[in-house]
Amino acid sequence: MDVTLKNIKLVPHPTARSQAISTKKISAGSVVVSVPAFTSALLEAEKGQRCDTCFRLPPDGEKLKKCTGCASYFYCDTRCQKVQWDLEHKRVCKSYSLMISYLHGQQFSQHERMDVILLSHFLGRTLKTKPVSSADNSHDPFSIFLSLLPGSHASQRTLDSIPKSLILDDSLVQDIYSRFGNNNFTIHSHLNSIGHGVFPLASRLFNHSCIPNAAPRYVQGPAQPVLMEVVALRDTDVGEEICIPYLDPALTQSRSQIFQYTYGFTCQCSSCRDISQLGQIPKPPDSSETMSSLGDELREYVGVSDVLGAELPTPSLSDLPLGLRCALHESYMEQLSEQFSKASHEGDYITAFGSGLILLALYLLIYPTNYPQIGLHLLELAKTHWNALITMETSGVGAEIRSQVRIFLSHANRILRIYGKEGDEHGPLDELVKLDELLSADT
Ligand SMILES: C[S@@+](CC[C@H](N)C(=O)[O-])C[C@H]1O[C@@H](n2cnc3c(N)ncnc32)[C@H](O)[C@@H]1O
Repeated sequence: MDVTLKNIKLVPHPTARSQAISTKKISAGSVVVSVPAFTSALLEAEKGQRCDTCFRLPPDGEKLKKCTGCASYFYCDTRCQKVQWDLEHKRVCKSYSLMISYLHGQQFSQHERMDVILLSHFLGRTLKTKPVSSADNSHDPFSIFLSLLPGSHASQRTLDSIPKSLILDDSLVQDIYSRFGNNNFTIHSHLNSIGHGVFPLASRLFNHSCIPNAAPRYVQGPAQPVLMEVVALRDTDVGEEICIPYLDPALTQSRSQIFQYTYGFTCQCSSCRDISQLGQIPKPPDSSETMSSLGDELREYVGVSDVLGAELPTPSLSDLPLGLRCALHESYMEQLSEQFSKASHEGDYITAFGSGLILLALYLLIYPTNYPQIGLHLLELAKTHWNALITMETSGVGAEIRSQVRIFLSHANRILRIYGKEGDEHGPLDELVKLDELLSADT
């Protein structure tokens, strides 16, 4: 592949065909590569709320313009509409409603419907433009896509759901579909999923790690498809492989099966090795008393006290004591997240402080350094402590809580600035600034 790359190059990999290694020192927060979406589709829940081309929300008080042909695609303005029309929609528009009724009639799951819609966009995009070359040496994104390692083939049910007008060649559709499942990225805004997209160059370059040193973020701009920027999460040395997460590393129990089933590989990262050496992950206890002592012990193991130090701890997974292994059960993170979110919204601050700090300990145990989810959670902790400060009777402990807000905010600020701005306006970086201003005005 002879695409010009600034700071990485592809070299052979023993099991994954190739790997992207850095040719220069890359500092945390640098963009390793930017890749525009070749094709994309909004999640059903976002359809009609965002522009189908650029994925932006309309400005307050403004409405999106509806496609008069199918009445199912929405745009910021005629520029966005023209981009999508020329790229794919003129070939998808007429058959869209029929395809959607068919998908519902045949009881396709939401996930299957998403796949078929994205595939219809892909076919609309490529119907008239056959790949320039099927050799692995082209800049053309369609050729790069077809050079990707194939996964599973399309089922007849999927093939039957695609409008015939979009199929020129059955075997080409199979070739495309077989590279779909393992090269389908979830597009997010402020880390919330809003759509799916295909980014052939990013797929070709980056292997997966559960402790990645880079992560994709998605940038929206007027009249252009979403852009993926792969951002370095930490400083990397020359020769280090740059990896991204294909899945949320918090899927501690299910991820190895998903890698096998969807991507056809066994992850050899140190996190997967440590988890498999720990053996069977037991279920967390039911009783609230034992749950609470589990949380205390986890915080102690990780080193999360009420007042965080200047550096965040980097706990070892391999030394995790037997009694704490159940903290890796996926249901434990789910439970803590629910508890924290409910308590902080309802103003039950004591519960929120407790579960929020345990959740932070769990994040630090599972996620790699500077992972954006850690930054986002630290921001939530700062907001929760701030809300407690202004709504509760905090005489005597006000100064302590204020200093906790500052510390959470400074860690959140460092991590979220490395990840940078993603997606919609008014994101976490704006919230950081706002809270910092409130804090300065209050002291
Ligand atoms: C999106 S491609 C990544 C680019 C791939 N290295 C190539 O040469 O095309 C995804 C495929 O790469 C391989 N792969 C990715 N990460 C891997 C890993 N950590 N270990 C082994 N194979 C991996 C798997 O075959 C997977 O289905």
